[in-house]
Amino acid sequence: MTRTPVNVTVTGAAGQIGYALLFRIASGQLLGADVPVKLRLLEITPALKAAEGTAMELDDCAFPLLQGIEITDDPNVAFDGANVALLVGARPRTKGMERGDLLEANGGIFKPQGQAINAHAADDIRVLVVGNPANTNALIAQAAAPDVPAERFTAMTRLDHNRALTQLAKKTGSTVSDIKRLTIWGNHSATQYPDIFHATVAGKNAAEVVNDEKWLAEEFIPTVAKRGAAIIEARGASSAASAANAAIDHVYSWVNGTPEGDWVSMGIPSDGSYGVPEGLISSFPVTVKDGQYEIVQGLEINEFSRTRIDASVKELEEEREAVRSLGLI
Ligand SMILES: NC(=O)c1ccc[n+]([C@@H]2O[C@H](COP(=O)([O-])OP(=O)(O)OC[C@H]3O[C@@H](n4cnc5c(N)ncnc54)[C@H](O)[C@@H]3O)[C@@H](O)[C@H]2O)c1
Ligand SMILES: O=C(O)C[C@H](O)C(=O)O
Repeated sequence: MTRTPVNVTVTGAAGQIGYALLFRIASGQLLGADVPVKLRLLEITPALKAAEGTAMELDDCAFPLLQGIEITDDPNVAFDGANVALLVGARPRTKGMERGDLLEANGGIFKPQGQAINAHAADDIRVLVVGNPANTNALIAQAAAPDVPAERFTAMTRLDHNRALTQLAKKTGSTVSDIKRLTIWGNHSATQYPDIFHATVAGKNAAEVVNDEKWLAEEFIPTVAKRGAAIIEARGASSAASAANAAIDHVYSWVNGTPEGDWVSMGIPSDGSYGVPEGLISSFPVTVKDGQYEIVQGLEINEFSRTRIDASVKELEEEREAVRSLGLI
């Protein structure tokens, strides 16, 4: 193996998502089966010992692609030379909370991490924010990293995308691989809008196959949008393995591209497309080629979709105002 290893930084490495994520990164599922990686694990000081335990287990897997593990509580060390940064470390919500309730608690984590990325990361750094509220935390990190191109800061809505795929497959008696071009718009929150109007099921328009607007409005959308809360209710803890899986999917697509004829959902800085104010980190349908993502253009947005996209974007604007008034951006 002669390739230079890719430096992957994971924050919150000792947490539940971290535990589900690190082994998959080290086995080659994040970047590719032939890409060696070096892991940097960032944790708060009291959790360093637990992170060391995870690192011992990673060693014990003897992953051929894993070329080193460094554990630290210093963001300046963690992001030094980082090519990929997965910002997972943050407090999860518990029963009865909305993700936005975490803004103040978690917002403070992402400003110093953005500053450390700005000062130390590699020129090709790509950042995925998983910690909630993911879109606005990504905005905070991005604002603190003015020397990094803004489009390198993204937020995870791939879990919502995957959730929507399965719900639609169940409803239509198809498999997830039959479904293409599904979109999550807006915020990774209860206002998000999973859109099937441009999706296809085995080549046929999904909305026509479903032909049931009541199901769409009263079952599909709320099930996908409130799935995080349903997992918390059932498991007593927020989603972990499925969140880690979505983080793997997000970065893999970003680095390796999307298949011809399909797209994925990513929370990315808006360029004003589809009436989403420029700069907000909002979920869009994107295709990826040669490591660059592009928003899918020219989709017709009907009234049903417009109202829902606007509601989610309004919430993102309110979150941006809230972090502005907290001095975080
Ligand atoms: N975007 C999504 O789809 C999605 C899905 C699931 C969970 N989440 C979010 O991901 C976050 C992590 O969830 P989890 O279940 O792994 O939580 P967890 O509590 O199990 O782990 C979080 C870890 O982050 C660490 N941490 C806290 N502050 C830190 C800092 N400043 N630097 C580095 N590490 C720090 C903690 O010590 C802990 O080990 C939560 O905010 C959760 O809501 C997002
Ligand atoms: O819902 C949560 O708080 C966790 C996560 O964002 C999820 O969607 O499962």
